[in-house]
Amino acid sequence: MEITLIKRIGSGSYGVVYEGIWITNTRKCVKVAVKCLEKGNNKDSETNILREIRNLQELKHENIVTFHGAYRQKNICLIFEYSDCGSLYDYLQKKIVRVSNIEKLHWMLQCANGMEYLHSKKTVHRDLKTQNLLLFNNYRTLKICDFGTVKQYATENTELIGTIGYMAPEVCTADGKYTEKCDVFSYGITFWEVFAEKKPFDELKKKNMHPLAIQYKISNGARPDINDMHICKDSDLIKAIIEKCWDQDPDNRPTMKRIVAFLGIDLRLYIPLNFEDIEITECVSLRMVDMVSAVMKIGELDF
Ligand SMILES: Nc1ncnc2c1ncn2[C@@H]1O[C@H](COP(=O)(O)OP(=O)(O)OP(=O)(O)O)[C@@H](O)[C@H]1O
Repeated sequence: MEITLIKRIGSGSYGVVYEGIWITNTRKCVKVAVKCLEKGNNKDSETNILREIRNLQELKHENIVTFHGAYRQKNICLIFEYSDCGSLYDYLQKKIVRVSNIEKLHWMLQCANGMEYLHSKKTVHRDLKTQNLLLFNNYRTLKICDFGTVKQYATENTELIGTIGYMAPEVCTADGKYTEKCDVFSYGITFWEVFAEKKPFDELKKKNMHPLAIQYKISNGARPDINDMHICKDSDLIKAIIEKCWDQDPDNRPTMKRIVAFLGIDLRLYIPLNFEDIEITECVSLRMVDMVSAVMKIGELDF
């Protein structure tokens, strides 16, 4: 594989990500992201990256970042399609473009779509957060990345894995048994973050509270303030769904399939609109969203 690394983009817990150029067998130049395991990283990291490769080979979906392959050159390197808009986390930090609520809802639908696919493959992500959601196509397309934590959930899950603030209470309890519903919890927190444009539990972090103390509070029911979300006042149903997603009891959380059905039906109402019209029509659309959803709720979609 002919790859030239151009510049460093950033780093994660077990490696560095570079922007690179991949010259394909047909001599085409493709911009890629190359994730390399750092020298001096331990055996666990190598196990994780090998696990990520195995997981990625199985996963092909429009809302999951495309994996082109891997090579070893001193270190193991993974090649992915390149996201020129960065992550959802980067967007929320810099906000260099204006994104309407409708476009944000579309992001959350795409995220749920990718997660539903993952769950249909009987796998659980375990580290869903804004850093692991990449944006493409002028901020319109969202794809899930970072599959080092992905695992089949046919077996009993007990590993303590994830990110403080996004981790479901059951992941950190004594027996630590959890299912794919831990991703639904993280999805709820991520949804809130996108609309509140704040980092979850940031006020506690700013008070220098220990991360484990923050997680302890979450395990005892602490949640972000739902009213921090900048969403049309009438969109109580959207808020109700988020609250269901981060319910203490995993069984009360909706499946990703239900979330896709809910948001998908709503979004069909306003996707045909021009994006230029959205600023004016957004509130009206969201009210329509609630009406339609309320009707659906009475019927098949019972959250
Ligand atoms: N395909 C990609 N295209 C462009 N940037 C990427 C791509 N994949 C990752 N990045 C960026 O590289 C940086 C590091 O990503 P990485 O997935 O290694 O770590 P992380 O998710 O930030 O942290 P951790 O793995 O510890 O949870 C992030 O800024 C991320 O947005």
